[in-house]
Amino acid sequence: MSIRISPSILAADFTRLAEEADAVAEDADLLHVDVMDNHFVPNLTVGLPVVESLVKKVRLPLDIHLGVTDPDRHAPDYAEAGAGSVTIHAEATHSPVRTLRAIRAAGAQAGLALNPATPLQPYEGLLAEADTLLIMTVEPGFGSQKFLDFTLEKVRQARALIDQISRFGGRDVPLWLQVDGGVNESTIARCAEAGADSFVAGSAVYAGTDPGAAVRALRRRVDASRPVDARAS
Ligand SMILES: O=C(CO)[C@H](O)[C@H](O)COP(=O)(O)O
Ligand SMILES: [Fe+2]
Repeated sequence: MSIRISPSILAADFTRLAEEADAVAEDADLLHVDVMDNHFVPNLTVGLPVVESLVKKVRLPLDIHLGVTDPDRHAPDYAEAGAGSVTIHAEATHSPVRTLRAIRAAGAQAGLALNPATPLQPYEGLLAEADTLLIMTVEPGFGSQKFLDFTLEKVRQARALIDQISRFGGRDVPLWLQVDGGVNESTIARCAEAGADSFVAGSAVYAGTDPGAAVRALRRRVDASRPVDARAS
C-alpha cells in the first residue's frame, strides 16, 4: 500500500512560498494549499493568482483544499490552472457530481471533504466521482489545532467502505483516504491504523527547522504502524 504526505503551506512562511515548497520537494508527494475565503471558514489565505504562480515553480503536484462558500463556481479554475488535485467541501457544494466531474475533465484529481460533524453515509454514492475522500480531523480554518479523536471512527468507516468497493471491482483508479488537521508525529500512526493513506501536515512539517526531515519522520511513523510485510523497503 502506498501512502501520500502532503505538507500544508498554511504553516509555511508566506513571503517565501517557493523556497518552502522546495524544502519538501524531495520527500513529500503533494503540496497542500488551503484556499480560504473568510466565509466558509473564518480565515483568508490565498486564491487563484497565487496558485497559478505556484504551479509554475513547484515540483510537486498541488493539492488544493477549497475552504470556500462557492466551490462549484471556483473549483474548475484551479484544475484548469494545473493543480494535481482539487478538493471541495460536501457542506458547501450544491452540485457535487457536476463539480467533481468538471475537476476531472480539466485534468485534476477530484476530492470531496467532510467536516468533523458531517457524516459519511449521505455521501457514499458520490465516491465513484472522487479520487480523494478528505476526512477533516479539525474544524477547517486554521493550522496548529488539536486533533479531534472522534473523527477516527469516520476514518475507519470510510476505510471499510473503500475496501468493500475495491473488493467488488467497483473502481479502476485509487480512492485516497486523506486526513487533515492536527496530524503530527503523535497522531499520524492512529490515522494510519484507522485506514488513512494520505496525510496533510502543516505545523508538524513547517514549525521546525528542517521541513524535509519532518516529512521523512512522519513517513517513518506511518511505516512503523503497518504490518512488517506491508512496509516500504
Ligand atoms: O485545512 C487546514 C485547516 O483548515 C490545514 O490543511 C490544516 O490545518 C493543516 O495544519 P496543521 O497540520 O497545523 O493542523
Ligand atoms: Fe487543508
